Amino acid sequence: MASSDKQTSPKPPPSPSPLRNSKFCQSNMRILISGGAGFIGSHLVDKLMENEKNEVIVADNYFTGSKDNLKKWIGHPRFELIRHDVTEPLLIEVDQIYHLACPASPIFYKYNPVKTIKTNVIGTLNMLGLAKRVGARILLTSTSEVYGDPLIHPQPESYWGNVNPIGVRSCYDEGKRVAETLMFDYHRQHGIEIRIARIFNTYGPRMNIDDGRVVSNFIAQALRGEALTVQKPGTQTRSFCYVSDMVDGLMRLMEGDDTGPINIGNPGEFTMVELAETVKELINPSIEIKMVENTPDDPRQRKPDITKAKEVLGWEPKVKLREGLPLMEEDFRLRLGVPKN
Ligand SMILES: NC(=O)c1ccc[n+]([C@@H]2O[C@H](COP(=O)([O-])OP(=O)(O)OC[C@H]3O[C@@H](n4cnc5c(N)ncnc54)[C@H](O)[C@@H]3O)[C@@H](O)[C@H]2O)c1
Ligand SMILES: O=c1ccn([C@@H]2O[C@H](COP(=O)(O)OP(=O)(O)O[C@H]3OC[C@@H](O)[C@H](O)[C@H]3O)[C@@H](O)[C@H]2O)c(=O)[nH]1
Repeated sequence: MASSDKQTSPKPPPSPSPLRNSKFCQSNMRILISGGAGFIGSHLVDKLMENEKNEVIVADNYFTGSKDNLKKWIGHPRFELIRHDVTEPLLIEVDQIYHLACPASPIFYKYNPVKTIKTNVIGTLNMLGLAKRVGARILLTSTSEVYGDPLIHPQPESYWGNVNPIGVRSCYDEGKRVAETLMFDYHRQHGIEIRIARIFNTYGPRMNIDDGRVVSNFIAQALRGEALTVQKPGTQTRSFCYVSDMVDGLMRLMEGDDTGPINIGNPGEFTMVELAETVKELINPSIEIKMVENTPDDPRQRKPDITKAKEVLGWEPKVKLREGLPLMEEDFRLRLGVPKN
């Protein structure tokens, strides 16, 4: 049962902590973003800070994120940055929590799998505990990886997935599945207001240059004059969402009435060979494409069914892959010091 329609809350939400009202100046909403120093989180900070009624607090341990992503906000009176690991409790007073903290690139989440699963399980428990204490609404950034190597295509939210529970990716995909379970248990048992986004592959400026994910790898390789590394067989597909569309979807979900889970992603589907050819054509036509070994349990196909996001959030992505790649190229050129000829 995936839809909120059937998930009625047996308890009213807890009453807000009185300390929540001690806001800065005219602000009326204090928002925590765990993992806000990362790629998606820092774009979300930019968007939320545009509203003068928001105070934003970021809690991040900088494992894959960086203060650099937030440098324009450091020192701003409506902004606070805390070095904090979500596997430890956090005692602050907030109205909303966007819970993003978790490494997202397979290379990084597999680097210390025990820490990844602790981040997903203990980290989400701590964020839910905070939401419960102060009566905050909480949004979890879950993932298309909860569908595993999907046997249904495209993937609707009602699909329960095909996940290897003992594989090398399970610290992340099973971790996120438990995080979703915890969200719904806190909702049913304690009346917490929850929102769950199932994010599909997202790309854009500010991704770590050596992040290891496919779009950042290909753009960095094309700019450095290195061959594009397509992992075999190259026919596996992904659907890539530009980061501004993603942030818009997350904020609509937070502000709306539906608990989710809701898929947020761009249904444009590409094989990895097609992606490499597009990057080659747009950025460096003289570059080679080479086939390299893949990693275990790599999903063979992935494409979101976004019917629910359209109906419930009035959301659909606007930026096509061919429009988003040049925007990311510009950012990577600046950071790598490779000017356009
Ligand atoms: N980008 C995508 O394609 C994608 C797809 C599906 C889901 N998501 C989810 O969206 C969220 C953000 O992804 P992203 O692409 O911005 O990744 P990212 O790695 O750039 O950002 C994650 C942030 O979380 C922080 N973090 C990690 N572990 C932490 C911990 N224990 N305590 C505190 N902070 C911690 C990192 O330092 C980083 O700033 C993640 O939850 C990820 O699972 C992303
Ligand atoms: O250099 C590369 C890197 C990756 N790939 C391929 O590109 C595809 C996508 O790989 P990525 O590492 O970018 O990301 P994945 O789709 O495997 O996982 C992502 O899924 C959704 C999110 O939760 C996470 O951001 C991430 O786990 C895979 O098929 C992979 O084999 C390449 O062909 N070449």
